Amino acid sequence: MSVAINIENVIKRFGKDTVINGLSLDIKPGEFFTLLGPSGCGKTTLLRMIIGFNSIEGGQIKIDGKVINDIPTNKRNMGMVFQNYAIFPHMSVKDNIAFGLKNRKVPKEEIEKKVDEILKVVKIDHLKNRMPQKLSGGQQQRIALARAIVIHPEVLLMDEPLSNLDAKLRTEMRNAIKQIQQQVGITTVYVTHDQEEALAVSDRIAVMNGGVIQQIDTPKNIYQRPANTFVSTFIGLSNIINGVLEGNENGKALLRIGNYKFQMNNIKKDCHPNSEVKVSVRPEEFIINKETEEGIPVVVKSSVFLGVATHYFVETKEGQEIEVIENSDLDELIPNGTKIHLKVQTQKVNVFSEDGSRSFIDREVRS
Ligand SMILES: Nc1ncnc2c1ncn2[C@@H]1O[C@H](COP(=O)(O)OP(=O)(O)OP(=O)(O)O)[C@@H](O)[C@H]1O
Repeated sequence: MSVAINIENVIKRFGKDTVINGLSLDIKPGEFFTLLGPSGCGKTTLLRMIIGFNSIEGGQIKIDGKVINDIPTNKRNMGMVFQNYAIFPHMSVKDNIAFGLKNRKVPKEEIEKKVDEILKVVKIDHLKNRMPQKLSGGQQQRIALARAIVIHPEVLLMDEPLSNLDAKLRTEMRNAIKQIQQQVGITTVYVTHDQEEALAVSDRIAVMNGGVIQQIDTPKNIYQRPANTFVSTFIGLSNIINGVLEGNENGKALLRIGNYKFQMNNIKKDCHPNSEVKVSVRPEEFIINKETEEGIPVVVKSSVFLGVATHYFVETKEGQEIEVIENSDLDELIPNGTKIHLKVQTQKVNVFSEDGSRSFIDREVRS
């Protein structure tokens, strides 16, 4: 049975510094939940509070409704995988994995059986008797993962487990981790600063900044409907452009960027006409208009052809640089210095308050 984790108003202080000040989130049983944010935002600190390496200065952490604040780490029934693997170099693969079971005084035959089972799950059964130093980073991380899950923990915690691997192995291992987690069904909390990794593995993601949660949502919603300009620029690339909301009747709003006006039908009703707004447009959400003057007038400054798509770096009259990605076609590249107009895919763009702190998109309305 998988467990739920409830984090209620937790506070973490290091001396006089308050790093987390009243953070709450609920993780569902069996969920693959990721804490994502820039370096220093408090992800590891929160993870260490869950496992008990860090004390908790306020609030509560509950596992299936039971407060665990004062339960020591070794009684929490959690497994953890670290960035540096933390496997024992002097023990064989098999002995590394058996370590936790021996400590728990599991009978020898049962240990054999469990180790063999888990070696198959993480697909390193052929390496059973090898010493870890001779193995690749990916294989060592599979040992660490096997060691964490062989004890059947209620919760699996992973702190940047793929950071030490090269790019190709990272992609391979993140797919393996996702598959294994689904197979085993353990409630998992995963820490990363890599947004692509978070999108690839998670059921839900909490985006953090400065110890504060910015948004908790599915990868698709985080990417397509960010809660504020921090999330929209941290996850993927977004161009943030000044605009004005000219009118708003029941969510059907007229937006204006310079002289370019367009209609949206999913704007929150309480967003008042004549508000200054920030319009967030991802590079692939522009439509390049070479034929008419409709759109934001820009000049092409440079371009990069990357096979599947071409990236254009353009500049507005006000001097703002905008990145535009267009699927490559057979036409010639647009030469530098060309004046073009950019229209936007209105159903995909996001609109935020002028300070960027909240979204004006009404997610109840499907555009
Ligand atoms: N033991 C400690 N003593 C004092 N300050 C600490 C301690 N551990 C973490 N901090 C501070 O808490 C803040 C959050 O650190 P934390 O390691 O949780 O960030 P992070 O989001 O995991 O970053 P990274 O991705 O770089 O590991 C930082 O300002 C850090 O300096």
